[in-house]
Amino acid sequence: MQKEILKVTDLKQHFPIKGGIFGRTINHVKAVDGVSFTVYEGETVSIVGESGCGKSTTGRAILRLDEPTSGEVEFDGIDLLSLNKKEMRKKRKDLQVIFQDPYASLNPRQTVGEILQEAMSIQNTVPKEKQHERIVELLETVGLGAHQMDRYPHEFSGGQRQRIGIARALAVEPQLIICDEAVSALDVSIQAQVINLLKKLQKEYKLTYLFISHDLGVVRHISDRIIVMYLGKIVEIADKKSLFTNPQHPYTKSLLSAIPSIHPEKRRERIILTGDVPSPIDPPQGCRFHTRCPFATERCTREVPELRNVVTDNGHQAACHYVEDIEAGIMQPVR
Ligand SMILES: Nc1ncnc2c1ncn2[C@@H]1O[C@H](COP(=O)(O)OP(=O)(O)OP(=O)(O)O)[C@@H](O)[C@H]1O
Repeated sequence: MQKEILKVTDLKQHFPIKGGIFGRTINHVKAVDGVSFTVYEGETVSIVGESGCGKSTTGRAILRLDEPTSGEVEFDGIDLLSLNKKEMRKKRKDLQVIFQDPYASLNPRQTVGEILQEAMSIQNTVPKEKQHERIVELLETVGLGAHQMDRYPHEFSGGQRQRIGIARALAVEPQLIICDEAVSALDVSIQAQVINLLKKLQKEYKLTYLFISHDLGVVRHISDRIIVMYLGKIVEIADKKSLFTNPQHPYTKSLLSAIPSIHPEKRRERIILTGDVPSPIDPPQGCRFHTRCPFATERCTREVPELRNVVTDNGHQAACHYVEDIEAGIMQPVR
């Protein structure tokens, strides 16, 4: 039985929109609107979806970088949202984050050695006399050398800087790392190297990753399971193989049909999305995807589809009223 390390229940993040001369709250951006999922120890779960669907907001809410509006976040049996500021700061040792642009989060006036030392000192993970040794070890672990300890962030390439970000996260010996578009800014070949490094570290340190990315190619390489988000809600969850070979939600099908298949004989029917993503300020009633879904019926405009088990009993879930009918070819795309 796998151990649950992170359990997110009905998480909501509604950002207020202020307006008028009194600066009152006139509306909300429903960036994340009732998201529930579980991450097991040692696995990599990815969150994918188009820009603005709420991926990063979900990650930030889990870490309480933005205080969530409501919901529950249980990490290793502890309710994170009930912790006070001091307790949460302590807990951050176990939950680290790596952002897309490590340069923005690395102090340009600190050497790499100082950056790593600071991380260890804040969280008190390594006694002072052992820190130098640990810095050398960390740099080697992430594929940099001890000789680079006295250099500054600007002296490194993008890929190397991301390695420094990874070393800093590792310095506090976390259990879970949230990788928010961590390889998105890198060239494809460098992306592959950093992904391989993350995989190697996962084995070595028994790490769990929550990997946030808009890039299905990247997600395919790293994930065990995948969560697909659309306009603040989860539309599908499945293990990687099931999702890529047997997507069930029309939105997932459309995302996947846009990427070239390595097996042309298995090429999927192309599902073209119509229109733009609606605003999360005033999302569509019923199924949020109905305004762009080629299968939508009148029912979809009024009934919110629950995330439910589909296909078999392997944990594959989708939130669409018509999964079975679409699969059976009873329903055809109408646009
Ligand atoms: N602090 C904030 N205040 C108001 N709205 C916000 C805030 N942060 C995010 N949003 C809005 O919430 C929605 C979700 O944003 P989020 O950054 O989570 O999306 P995303 O899926 O990570 O996309 P991207 O990869 O483009 O960042 C967007 O409409 C965004 O404009």
